Amino acid sequence: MGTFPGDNVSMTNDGVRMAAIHHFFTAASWIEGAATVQLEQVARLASMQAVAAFPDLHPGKYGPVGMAARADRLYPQLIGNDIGCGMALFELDMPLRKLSLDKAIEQFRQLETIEIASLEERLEECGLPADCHPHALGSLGGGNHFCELQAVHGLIGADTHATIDRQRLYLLIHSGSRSLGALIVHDTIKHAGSLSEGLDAGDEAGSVWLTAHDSAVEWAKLNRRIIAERAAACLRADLRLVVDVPHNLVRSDAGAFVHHKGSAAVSVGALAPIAGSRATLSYIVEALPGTEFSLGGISHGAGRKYDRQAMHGRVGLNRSEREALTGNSFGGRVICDDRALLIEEAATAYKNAATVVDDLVQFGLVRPMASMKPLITYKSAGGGAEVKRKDERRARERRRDQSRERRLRHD
Ligand SMILES: Nc1nc2c(ncn2[C@@H]2O[C@H](COP(=O)(O)O)[C@@H](O)[C@H]2O)c(=O)[nH]1
Ligand SMILES: [Mn+2]
Repeated sequence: MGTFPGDNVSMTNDGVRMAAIHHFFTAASWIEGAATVQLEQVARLASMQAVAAFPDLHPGKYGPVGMAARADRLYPQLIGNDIGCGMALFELDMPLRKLSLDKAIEQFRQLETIEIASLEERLEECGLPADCHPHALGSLGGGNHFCELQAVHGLIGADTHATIDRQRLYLLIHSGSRSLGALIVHDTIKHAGSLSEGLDAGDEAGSVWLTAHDSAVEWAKLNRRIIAERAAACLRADLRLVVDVPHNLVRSDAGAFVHHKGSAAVSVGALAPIAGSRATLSYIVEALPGTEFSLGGISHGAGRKYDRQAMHGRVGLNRSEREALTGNSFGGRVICDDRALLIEEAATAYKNAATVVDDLVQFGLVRPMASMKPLITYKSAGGGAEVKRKDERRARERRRDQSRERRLRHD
């Protein structure tokens, strides 16, 4: 995975070692200047070997989103809090012709109240401890996480019908490791102090983060599965996993680490969803051999055009505009009780996934297989009071345990 031909490291005029940045987008993709600046900062990090930037590139909190970066050292801040965030696509055994949109919307509203049986067993089946954050499993989280009921808009590849059935309904789930990922980052910063030089995977802080990271990636995958099971239960349907692709994680690569920050981690021949928005189609693509030169990364979405703050004052200014935000361009609907979230996550906040896919095709990274349209998008304000209360209780317990340990050491 992920080798570039040629020289990948150079010296800048000011004598700083800088990894080569490989762009996998054309002038058709609009890229914000701040994202390019952040990309250069990543390329200058110690031991950075190569950076790949994709057409959905946009500025993020600790670095750009829509890139992959290969280094000898680990940079937890590049992955961020939502370790293991990804997109999972499921096929329902329910035909599109049987869908009553109004009835399904009412059923979908119950999503996060559906009981989940044997959480401890589910965790153990995934190789995780039974007490690994069970209380947050099956929760979507806020921001741009969503659970979307989709229909096939078009089959693009001549052989797609073998994988995607245009008569069926699909679920696209975008979620991650919830407060588990945030706790891992919190603990890492507490123990390691500064992350600016990265962590050595052979040192304690590096290996502890990596082990916790691997668990969070597994946990996030199980979380997406359980969200999908809850949605399928709402619709009284069964489901089949088509593909689950994480986009916030580190992958080992011949002694180095590829950091995927908002770039789908694929292997040649694998399928991957590329999410659009509620105004543009989402796509299912197949990763091509070109991904061997993109650090095994491709885009996972359209990418933001406007940040959350900038959306206030841009949309939802009057009642009819606010009502429009609960619908989509395809006659579908949005379930979201948080007015601010509807504004921040309006479709116009995003670029067009079709342009993203076109660019990836031009660079030989993907082959489009199908386009998908949104029917119902379920969004939540983030966590739910129950998960928050349990997190706070756990944090209090951890603090109490830590101070008890400190007292024992002093005695
Ligand atoms: N199909 C939909 N896609 C959506 C929606 N809202 C956002 N998005 C896409 O998801 C990615 C997620 O990006 P991330 O950086 O937070 O992982 C984003 O780029 C959009 O393209 C939606 O309601 N439906
Ligand atoms: Mn994500």
